[in-house]
Amino acid sequence: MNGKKSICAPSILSADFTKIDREIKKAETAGAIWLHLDVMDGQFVPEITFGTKMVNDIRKKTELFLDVHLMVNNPENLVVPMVRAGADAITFHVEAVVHAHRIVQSIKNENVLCGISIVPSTPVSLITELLSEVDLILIMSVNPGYGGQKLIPSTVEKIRQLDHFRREHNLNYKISVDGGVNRNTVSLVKKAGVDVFVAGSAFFNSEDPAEELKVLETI
Ligand SMILES: O=C(CO)[C@@H](O)[C@H](O)COP(=O)(O)O
Repeated sequence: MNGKKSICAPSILSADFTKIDREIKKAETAGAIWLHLDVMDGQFVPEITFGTKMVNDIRKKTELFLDVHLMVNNPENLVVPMVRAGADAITFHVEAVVHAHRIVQSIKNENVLCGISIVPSTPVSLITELLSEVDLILIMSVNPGYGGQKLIPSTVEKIRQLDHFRREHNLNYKISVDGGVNRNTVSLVKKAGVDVFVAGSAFFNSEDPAEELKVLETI
């Protein structure tokens, strides 16, 4: 381990959308600080989840830090609407855009945390130019679109690379990982240097989510 504490961001994708109040409370009661919200458009990824209305409804129910992950094409169209809806961080996929730097600027202009994400087949070298500009890098450790998948081991090396790069260049971005994080894999990503790990099924499918969060953060 790096000696620093990594935090768990429960992913609402694995929650029961028909009982959203109860699900948000589960995260709050467990002591989570962040809540991860997956916005899917049925184009960048096969599934569709929700948009600004849901983010705003969640915002009205909680003070948790809302970590909005845009798995959409044309994410630039959602930056301002998501900030108005209550997002605290907006992360987009570099694979979904041509002018990534322009979107980074537009997110930063809104005074929320700016994140970029890469899917398992995208190397860290593709985002080197952006690393000094952003607050958060989200490493997808599964192919995005569904909860409950197995972590792809080769993605862990990207966390190590990003951790090494930030030390070498004295940068402060957070590293987050998303997909297949559970009791069996969490120590792997922590050792590699993550600050935040997203947990969907491990948290929401647990009989005792509070205990699960505690275990995942302590392991
Ligand atoms: O973005 C995604 C999936 O595309 C995630 O946020 C999932 O919600 C993670 O779920 P688990 O792999 O933890 O079940």
